[in-house]
Amino acid sequence: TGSPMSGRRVGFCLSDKKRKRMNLHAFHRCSLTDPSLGEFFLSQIDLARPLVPQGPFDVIVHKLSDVIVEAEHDSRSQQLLANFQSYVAAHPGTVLLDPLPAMTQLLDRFASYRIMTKLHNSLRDWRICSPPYLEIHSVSDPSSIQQAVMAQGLSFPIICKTRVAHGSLSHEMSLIFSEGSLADIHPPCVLQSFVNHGAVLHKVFVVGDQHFCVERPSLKNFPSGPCDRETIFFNSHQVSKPESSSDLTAVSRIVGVTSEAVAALVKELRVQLGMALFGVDVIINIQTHTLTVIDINIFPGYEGVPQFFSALLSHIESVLDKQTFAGPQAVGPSATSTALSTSRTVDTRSLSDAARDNRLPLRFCSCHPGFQMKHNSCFYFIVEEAEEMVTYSCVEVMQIGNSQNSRNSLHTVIIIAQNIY
Ligand SMILES: Nc1ncnc2c1ncn2[C@@H]1O[C@H](COP(=O)(O)OP(=O)(O)OP(=O)(O)O)[C@@H](O)[C@H]1O
Ligand SMILES: O=P(O)(O)O[C@H]1[C@H](O)[C@@H](O)[C@H](OP(=O)(O)O)[C@@H](OP(=O)(O)O)[C@H]1O
Repeated sequence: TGSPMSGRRVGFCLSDKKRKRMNLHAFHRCSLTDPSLGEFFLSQIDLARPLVPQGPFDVIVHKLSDVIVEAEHDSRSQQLLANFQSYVAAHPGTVLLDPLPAMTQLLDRFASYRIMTKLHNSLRDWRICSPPYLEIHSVSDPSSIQQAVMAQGLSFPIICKTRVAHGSLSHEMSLIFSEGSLADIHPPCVLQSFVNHGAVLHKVFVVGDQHFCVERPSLKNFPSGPCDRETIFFNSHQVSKPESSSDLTAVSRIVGVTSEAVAALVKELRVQLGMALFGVDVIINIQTHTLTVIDINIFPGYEGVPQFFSALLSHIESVLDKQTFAGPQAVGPSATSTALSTSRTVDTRSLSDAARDNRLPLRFCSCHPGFQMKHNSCFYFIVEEAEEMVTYSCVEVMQIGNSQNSRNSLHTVIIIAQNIY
């Protein structure tokens, strides 16, 4: 009998660059050698090929930032994204790490900075905040930008970042030291008060309910207030990668972060974002010692976190355990309960075959793609084989998938079980 803990099918849908950086081979080795974890089958998903034959998947781990950003203007990327979305909608039992809408919002700094600003209220007790900022939607006359900067309470120096938060151009930034230099910006962009923080960046890498903190170089302190210095143009990867060394990154004083505050921040963001794989960039204001959030990243590199692979695998395992117990959550709008006429007619033969072949692990229950599970139902499936017969305990069988499907798929039996305990 197959154990529900075994054989997780994990698909990775990543850009070539991300795949190489992640080193999926090492990941695979980790999945094989960590005895505390169940069995994982890892595969790479090729977005350019039909997805159904590449599946099924219990989980898809993805970073589709390139495709999502390119889909704004490129029809091939639109098609790839649409294919992926329809696969996901048709397979509600497949867990997506992370949900597309949740991660898409972080590709837009206008959206992510609004989220960061909300933290100020929700985490008031921890004195966590993000710097004042201003959205610049389009080219406007310098005096109206200057007025908006004043009205929003921004202080010089000001850091200017592109609106789009992904791709090589998104790391091109500038430091602006006076009102006159606001002419150097290229909308759409955000302007944000620069906060002196002793040139230390605290990267908080989140994997489900675990998080890891890593220190990185960062921009050095600058005198507060406007001055006649020329705008400094820089690439964020020159200043905040582990190996970064630049005139802009001299460490002056290291100020630590309290682990309780970081834990509270991570907990709050997990709820706000509805994501499991993300990074938060934090600096400590050297004057006020306030923990200040400056960036939230989708599925970051986890550089300096050797535990990343095992943390990811145990997160996947815990997500799937919860799902097996509670049943898949949301399904697409096309999935209507009318598709499930209440029926107690059971194709016992196909079910019995499936159970005997171990294609239906005991106590496994899943949902046929495209059907809707009853909200808040518990799903539980107990099969007892007596000779050729199969009996059910405490389950109301709504529909058994047709025999063609039941050949290869665990997702063919639909059982709505309620009040089973
Ligand atoms: N408000 C700020 N005050 C002080 N320094 C800042 C501020 N915002 C950004 N920085 C500095 O600029 C760097 C880049 O900023 P940010 O993290 O927003 O860029 P990014 O390109 O989105 O980064 P990532 O590579 O993590 O995606 C930070 O690591 C930090 O050194
Ligand atoms: O782990 P940190 O230091 O946060 O670095 C990440 C950057 O912050 C991201 O900007 C990278 O993604 P982009 O490809 O969007 O630049 C991201 O690239 P990746 O998706 O290839 O890992 C990382 O380099």
